[in-house]
Order: sequence, then C-alpha cells, then structure tokens
Amino acid sequence: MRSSKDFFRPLAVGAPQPVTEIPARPSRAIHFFDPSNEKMAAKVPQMVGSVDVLLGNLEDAVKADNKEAARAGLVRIAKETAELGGQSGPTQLWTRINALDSPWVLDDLTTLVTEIGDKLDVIMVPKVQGAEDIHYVDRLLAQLEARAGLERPILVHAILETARGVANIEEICGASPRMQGLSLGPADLAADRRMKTTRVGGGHPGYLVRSDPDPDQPDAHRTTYQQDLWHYTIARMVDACAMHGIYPYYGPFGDIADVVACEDQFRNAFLLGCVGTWSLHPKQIEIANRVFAPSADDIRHARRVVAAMGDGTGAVMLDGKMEDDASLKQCLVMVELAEQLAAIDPKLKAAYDAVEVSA
Ligand SMILES: CC(C)(COP(=O)(O)OP(=O)(O)OC[C@H]1O[C@@H](n2cnc3c(N)ncnc32)[C@H](O)[C@@H]1OP(=O)(O)O)[C@@H](O)C(=O)NCCC(=O)NCCSC(=O)C[C@H](O)C(=O)O
Ligand SMILES: [Mg+2]
Repeated sequence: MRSSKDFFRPLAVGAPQPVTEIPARPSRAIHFFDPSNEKMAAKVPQMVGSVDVLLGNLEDAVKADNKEAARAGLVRIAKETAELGGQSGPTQLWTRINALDSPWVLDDLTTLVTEIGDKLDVIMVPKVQGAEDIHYVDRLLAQLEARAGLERPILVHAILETARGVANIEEICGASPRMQGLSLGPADLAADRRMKTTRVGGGHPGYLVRSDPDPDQPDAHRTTYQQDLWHYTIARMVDACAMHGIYPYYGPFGDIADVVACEDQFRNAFLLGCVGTWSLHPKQIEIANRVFAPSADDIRHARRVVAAMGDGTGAVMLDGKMEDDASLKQCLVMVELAEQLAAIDPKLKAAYDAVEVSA
C-alpha cells in the first residue's frame, strides 16, 4: 500500500500526473459493442452523441478467434470517429480488456494505450480479485502512457465478478487514483459463488418470500414476492464507491426482449445510488438514458425543497412532510445530476427548464 504522501505521484517517469478527483461525467449507459463484428461496428459512428459511453468490448462475448480483429477494429474506430472519446467529445470511449491471466491482455494494453491512448477515457478490467490487480494495471498504464507521451491519465474501472472481489471491494476502490468506478458482473459472479442461476443479471422467480399461511384457511393461496438477488452486492458497491469518491454501475441485463424487467432492474440500481448501467443492445440505451436521469417531477419536488429551505438549516413542513438539512442534501444530489445531464442532453434540458416550482 502506498503512503498518502506518494499516492498521487506518477508511477513512471514521464507519465501524466494522476487526477485527485474523478470527474462526474454523465455515463447513464455504457454501450457494449464487439469491434470485430462488422454490423455492430458500422453502427458506432452514428451512435456518437446519443449515448454517454461507447465501450469496445474485447473480453467475453468476443470469440477467441476474433480477439485480434476486435482489438484492431477498436483502434480503427477510435481513429476514424472524430467526436468519440477524449475529454471534450459528447460520447466517452471505454474498452473492456481481456482478463489479466489471459493470453491477450498484454497486447490489449500495449496496443490500445500507444495507438489510441489520447482517445480512451476508461479501461474496464474484468474479474478483479483484489488491489494487486489494480496495482499491476496502474503501473503498466503509467509506463505505457509515458511511452505514448499522453497528457492525461487513463482511468480504470473494475468489474466485480468474483466472491474474492466482493470481499476485497473497499481495497479495490482505493487501490489507485485512477479508479473511476465499479460495475456488477452478475453472470461471472453467480458462477464464482456457485449460485444456482443460469441467467445474465436480473431476477429469478425462485428467489422469493411467501406470506404466512392463514390458520383458518391453510390451503388458501399465499402471495409470494420475488426478491432482488443483487441487492446485497449493489449496496456494498454503492457504499465502497461513495467512500472513495468513485462511481457504481449496474451491469448487464441479458434478457434483451424483457424491456420491462430491464427497466425495473436499472431503476432499483438508480434509486440505490448507481450512476449508470451497461447496455448490450441498442434498445437498452433509451431505457438507461430515461431511468438514470431524474424525472421532471423529481426535479420539481427537489427545487421546491431547495426554495423552502432558505439558508439550508432548520426544518420546514411541505405538503404535510418534514424537510430538513438531510432531505435538502438528497434534493441537491438530484438537482446537481439534472444540471450535469442538461448540459449534454437538449431534451432533458428542455424538460427541466419547463418545470415550474410553486410555493
Ligand atoms: C445480444 C446480441 C447478440 C443480439 O444481437 P442480434 O441478434 O444481432 O440482435 P438484433 O437482431 O436485435 O440486432 C438489431 C441490429 O442491431 C445491431 N446490434 C445488436 N447489438 C448491437 C450492439 N450492442 N451495438 C450496436 N449494434 C448492435 C445488430 O447488428 C443488428 O444490425 P442490423 O442487422 O444492421 O439491423 C447483441 O446485441 C450483442 O452481442 N450484444 C453485446 C453483447 C455483449 O457485449 N456481451 C458482453 C457483456 S455481458 C457480460 O460480459 C457478462 C458480464 O461480464 C458478467 O459476468 O455478468
Ligand atoms: Mg463477466
């Protein structure tokens, strides 16, 4: 563990200065595409501006025979798509590299950083087990950034998809000033934990609680309530990320056809504190953009509380409910998020501008 004195020193001579704060850039949907899939890759340039993050996936879901084509495809797309990635573009460019024990990862990192490091915003590292994995990537990135002459550090995002990763969650989040956030990897995590599910994220009808039997009608129907398999892990992610000033994300929802349950899963994550999610198919982008933004009603209420609270201290009654410093702080989270999103999304800006606040 580095001491607090050298935590923000570059890890290689000539590497850019690490950031002391992770920028709060909107990232409602991290949209996955396979850069070796020509049909998908062809759609990427026209998606710029309509999705917050485009992620060139090199890991799982890319066939072993296509790994090199995917890497080369990502380099080509990044170079050819002017508005994609970098600090000022409307859409960030992320990648998910292959696992750290795979035969591809060293070439993933050396090629991507030296060829398109100036455009890459975040590198997602799969199957992170502990701080040691982040330390390895951190030092290697510093060396490669120095070689490429980059002026800003590439950030790192860890996927939580092993039991050990969950157990080490706090040390992972605090392992490097590059740490941007965490995503849930429910499919690998379920396998690693030996859960008995066979899905990519989402719920399971067998994971439920049942109401007590009626003693007078023991055979009567008993209502069941499906529970959220991912609540515990997401709640841990939210706390660990908040503690370290980085951002938590839900992960994949594999039932592409079930847009209703997808929206529910995304909304649960939003309400618990996640800032975004993955999108695996174009139809999930619209769901994520809608869910991970406060509604006009949320903003109306938040602005009313802000106005009613004056200098922000004390307590007031609004519509029969007590509001105080703590509810004001929650409202300010919403108002701040709305401002960030309005700055990049004209439709949301119009919706928030149209909100009228009554006393
Ligand atoms: C899920 C898919 C395999 C579905 O693909 P397809 O059957 O082709 O869908 P459609 O026919 O509905 O597609 C319509 C058109 O849209 C294009 N398309 C599809 N997906 C994308 C995309 N992600 N980006 C851009 N364009 C896309 C199709 O090419 C069609 O085009 P056209 O024919 O010209 O109209 C597919 O969506 C897919 O592969 N998605 C990405 C999957 C992925 O990245 N998986 C990895 C992340 S999840 C994971 O890794 C698990 C996690 O790590 C964990 O452990 O939990
Ligand atoms: Mg996975």
